[in-house]
Amino acid sequence: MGIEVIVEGLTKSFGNQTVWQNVTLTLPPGEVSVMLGPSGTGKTVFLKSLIGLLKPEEGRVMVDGVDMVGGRERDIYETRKLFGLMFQDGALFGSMNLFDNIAFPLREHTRKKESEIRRIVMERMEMVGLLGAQGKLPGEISGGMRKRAGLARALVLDPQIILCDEPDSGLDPVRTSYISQQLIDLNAQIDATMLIVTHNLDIAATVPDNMGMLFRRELVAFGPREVLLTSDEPVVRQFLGGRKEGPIGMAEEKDEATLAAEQFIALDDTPPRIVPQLQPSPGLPPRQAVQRRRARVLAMWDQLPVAARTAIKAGLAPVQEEHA
Ligand SMILES: Nc1ncnc2c1ncn2[C@@H]1O[C@H](COP(=O)(O)OP(=O)(O)OP(=O)(O)O)[C@@H](O)[C@H]1O
Repeated sequence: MGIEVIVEGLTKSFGNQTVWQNVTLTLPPGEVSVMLGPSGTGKTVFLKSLIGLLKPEEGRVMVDGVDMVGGRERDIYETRKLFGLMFQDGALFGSMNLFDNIAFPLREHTRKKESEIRRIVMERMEMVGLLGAQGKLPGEISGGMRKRAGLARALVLDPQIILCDEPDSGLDPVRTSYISQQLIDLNAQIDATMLIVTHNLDIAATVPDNMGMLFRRELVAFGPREVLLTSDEPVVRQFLGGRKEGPIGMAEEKDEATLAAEQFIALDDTPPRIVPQLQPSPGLPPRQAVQRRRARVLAMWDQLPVAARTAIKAGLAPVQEEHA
């Protein structure tokens, strides 16, 4: 099972620019979480802070008993091996074929024999549907295949936590659906804790167990997907509705005058439609996180907003029986 990641009071600045402050959340073990937010709100900075590549000025990130912010560098280095990272562009080496790219972390961080490396690489390539493409150079394959190669590479060291930075960037809607399914299938197969950073609304609607959103240097919310999907927080509604009207503007924040002018525009009040979460592909085991999440959500039932409870009841029949 994946490891939980506990973030407490995290604040990160560059010079006098605060990226976000006092971010507190827990990524539940083995569950899939998504972090949303307009461009430039610091989602990538957040991912890098979780693995200790950037150092927030305040707060802690606890992973397996190690503080990735203030812990000893040696402990941070060792703990980083629990993570698998999938970067936006796949971050592949252009001169290496896919096999060597995917084998790279194994050759770099382990003393495994070539035969063992081959076995692991081929297994991970099969997992992401890339068997047969091992001899190709990154420049010879599509963007979607590059993403999947990046995902396969993130998997070779058997990570317990997987961080994906915009898995959809540069992909068309069909390929984005494939990668969404791939992420759910992966979670069913290895039960790792996953955090996906994206602004893609389809991924947000169909993939995660939990959702969070960064805006104006704050974590607006983080919790079970139904809480954000039914939220009446204007910034969340605007973002999830993909609307122009609301607090988010071209430069992330709108000026007071524009916001005041918009007071007179009638906002669409229809509550967002909650689509079912993706299920693992046929033949794969059920996601183990589902039962754990159910117990966790039941434990917080009394603190959940009514709209979120209604949405959860509609999606989880057993909860409905217990709370009818
Ligand atoms: N190493 C750095 N030095 C200085 N400023 C940085 C550094 N890295 C990021 N920033 C700034 O931090 C802010 C957040 O950047 P980040 O890339 O995390 O945003 P993001 O939410 O991931 O955006 P996008 O969705 O467009 O990828 C930006 O203003 C960026 O310029």
